Amino acid sequence: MKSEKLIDEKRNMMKKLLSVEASAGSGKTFRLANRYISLLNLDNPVNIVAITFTNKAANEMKERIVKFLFLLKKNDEELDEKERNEKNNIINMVCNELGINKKELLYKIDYLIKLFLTNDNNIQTIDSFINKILRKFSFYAGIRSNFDVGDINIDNVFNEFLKSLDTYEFNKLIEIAKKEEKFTSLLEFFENLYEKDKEIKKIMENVKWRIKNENNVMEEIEKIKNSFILATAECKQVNNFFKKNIYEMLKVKTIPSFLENGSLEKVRGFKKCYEPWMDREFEKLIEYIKIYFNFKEKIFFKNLFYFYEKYKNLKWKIKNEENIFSFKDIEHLVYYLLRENKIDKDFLYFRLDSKINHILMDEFQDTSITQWEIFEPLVDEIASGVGRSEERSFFYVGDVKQAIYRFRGGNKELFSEVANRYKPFGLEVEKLDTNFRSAKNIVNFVNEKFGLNEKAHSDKNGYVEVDEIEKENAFEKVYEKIEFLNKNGVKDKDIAVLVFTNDDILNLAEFLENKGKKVVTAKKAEVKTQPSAKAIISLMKYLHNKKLKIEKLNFLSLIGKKWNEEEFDIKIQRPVKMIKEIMDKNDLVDEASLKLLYYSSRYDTLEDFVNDIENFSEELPYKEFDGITIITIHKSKGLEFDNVIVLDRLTKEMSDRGNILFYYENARLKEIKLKIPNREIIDPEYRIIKQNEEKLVLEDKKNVEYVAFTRAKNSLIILKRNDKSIFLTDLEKIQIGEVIPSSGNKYNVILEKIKVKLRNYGKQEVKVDEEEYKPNDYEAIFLGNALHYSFECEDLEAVRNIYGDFCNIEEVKKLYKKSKNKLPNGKKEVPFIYNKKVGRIDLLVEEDDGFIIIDYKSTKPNDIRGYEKQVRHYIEVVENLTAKKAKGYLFYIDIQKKEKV
Ligand SMILES: Nc1ncnc2c1ncn2[C@@H]1O[C@H](COP(=O)(O)OP(=O)(O)OP(=O)(O)O)[C@@H](O)[C@H]1O
Repeated sequence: MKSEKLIDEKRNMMKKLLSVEASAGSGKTFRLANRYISLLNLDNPVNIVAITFTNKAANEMKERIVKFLFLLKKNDEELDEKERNEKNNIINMVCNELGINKKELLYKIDYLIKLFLTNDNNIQTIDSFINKILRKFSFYAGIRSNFDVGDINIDNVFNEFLKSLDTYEFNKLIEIAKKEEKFTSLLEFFENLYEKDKEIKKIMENVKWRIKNENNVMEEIEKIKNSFILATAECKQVNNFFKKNIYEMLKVKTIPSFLENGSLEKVRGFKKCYEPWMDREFEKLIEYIKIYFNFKEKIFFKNLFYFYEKYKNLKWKIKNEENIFSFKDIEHLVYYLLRENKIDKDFLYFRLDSKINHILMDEFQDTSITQWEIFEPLVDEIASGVGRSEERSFFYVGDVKQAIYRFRGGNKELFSEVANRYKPFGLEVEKLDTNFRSAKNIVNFVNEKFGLNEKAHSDKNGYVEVDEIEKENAFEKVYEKIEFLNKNGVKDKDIAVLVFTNDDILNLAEFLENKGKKVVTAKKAEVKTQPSAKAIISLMKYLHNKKLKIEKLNFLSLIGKKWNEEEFDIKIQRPVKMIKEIMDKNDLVDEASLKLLYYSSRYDTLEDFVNDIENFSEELPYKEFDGITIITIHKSKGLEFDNVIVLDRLTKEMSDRGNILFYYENARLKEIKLKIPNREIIDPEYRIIKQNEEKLVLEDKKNVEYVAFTRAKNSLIILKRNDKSIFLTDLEKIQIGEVIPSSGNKYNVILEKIKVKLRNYGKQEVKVDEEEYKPNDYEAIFLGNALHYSFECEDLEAVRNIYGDFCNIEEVKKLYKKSKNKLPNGKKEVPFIYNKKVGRIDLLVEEDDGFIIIDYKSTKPNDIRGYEKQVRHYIEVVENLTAKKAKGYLFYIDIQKKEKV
């Protein structure tokens, strides 16, 4: 598995421990992809673990790496200016890192492409990485390896839990639940604790549980209050104050005013009845209230943890019985496996079938402490260089200004904590200061609003607008802005509306659809939810477990057929083979089913496939749907769009229902405190913790805004509510610059569209006017795709790796070799957008007096009218877009014949 050593170790300048902290759009992910290419020069892809936050990001990372590799492979003449610029930047970064020159790098590029495409890679989400570890070591964690990933029904667990309590316990629980004003949901509370289970355990170990009798403290308080009531009979207002209960007392100014002045003499209402002894007694009273709250807190925690432990154990029991574990559970299990030395690290590598030589982590600011602690021993080992002689490295990138997942355990403090931890081992933090994403006006706007000083790389000015809306006309306004962009030459496909909640997505989507607009949302784009894929999954589930009649019905209703034993008699074998058969027999071939088919090839058994299918969250690229993207800001992190409309929050914000404050210091949980109204007035320690929490809540909100505003490349339009806006940024109405029209009408080679590996099956031979040309024999599609890909990458091993499972590669090889000599040199796979449709020309040759278009077809059918229509369409497109003459040909690969259209 070890790759050939390609780099002279003495010249290799690669920093073994490196982090990049930089603002949005400054090229962190770009840098990570470059670093990956540097590492490909040193190691096999299976030993390079690249961690992303979402599946979408993992897929994009793979695509980016492939895109970069092909950029390096292409001649400069084949690239436009932007691509040439990117190519040079990649070369510089990689060469600097490895201490090699451009020639040396480019000389190896075919090898690197092959290396990447012919080996499994470990580019994945943090959840799937951790899940993979648990699957291999489930025995050591005491669970079965075929566990499902998912959530069990929490309400049922809670009912079971309540049933398990005896009368005393039950009453105690009710008492606690009633006592706490904000204690709205025990269940929520337990779940919240579970997130931080092991950290809380540590804190609880240090709590001294001996609790004095709370009644004694209350008695002391009453005594002092009574002495004041007697002594202040003359001062009505003050006298009333001492008749209140302690919670009421804290609602008025008396205590704060005393604390500020140091004496009751200056406190309002005391003038007439003040006596010097009062100050000391009042101080005592405050101290007792504080002690009372502390008691209350301890009792609360003590009881609660008793119940929580009970709840947790019961939940684990049910989870084990049902064999279902959530990602959080998986994290906990892996944490204990790795941190409590239940498995040896060498054993870990052995079982994982790969050595983790290099770790790259994207969006590090959103990593949780548990997640980091799973990686920590691995990184420690890399840092200390113990145990292995090979080159090993750790690299992470992030931006603390974009930390928006605190509610899920994300801890931005980790960024600098980790940097500090490895500084003694030579870790360096690199900063980037140029924004490569956004047009100048957008960069300037963001700089001003967030106090930054980023440089804009773009030479375009772009457009920024802030407008005010009312909640009632919000959608109307969004529509108005879309029309405005349209009028300025922007296509719907190039517009994204960023919203705060999933409800806003649903409502806005419905509104725009009623206006006749097409929209793309996550739900719509998910492969799993496309009818073909949904039908196949249902049938697979049914075949796995024939008791699931509902799945059979789902399948039948989706394909609109009656049950026919023969058709559904699918032999249980490798999932990929089964799916192929289902597709075949039921005519279920489209982009979604092909992606599912490819995805299934990673599973050896039906059981594994069915158990894991919930994790298959791949989406069809939004770009492939014609319409306006509507996405939540949280989901838009890491993405970029040409034109962005940010819509203020329309649904009400959830009030903070948690009744515990968690206080972190240097990324470690230091304290937990029970929220009691106004406790901060008398308890300075509590005050610090509360203020800290408030500060973090504001920061979270500000970060969400920062993420939203920095997604835009060309235009940014912010719609702010004039009543209850959620924006903290100071936003006055403005309109700066000009809208940049969509670039679809330009003759433009978009390398981004190179589709390999995971995305390849989306590529139909024909995109334009799909209805007419769509082949429905997937073998032919794969053969066609494999041939296309052969021409594109000219690496038959890579083709075998990708298509080997799906079509006869020997046939592909033969045809490819025969055809290659008969075709002229030109630009391959040229995508274009014309009349709102995406198309792709197989081969485009530029000559002095015009263009030659060649479209390959695997075989020549009897009726070629459809093919001819397609080529004539290409001729029209090219002539219109370039204002030059074009000639079109069909090339039939099987008979090696080129025919003029
Ligand atoms: N050095 C570079 N040369 C050319 N283009 C670049 C360079 N760095 C970044 N880009 C381009 O700028 C855009 C933003 O880059 P990238 O997505 O890597 O930024 P980021 O820092 O990861 O952003 P975010 O924090 O928002 O995720 C991308 O389109 C990328 O291709």
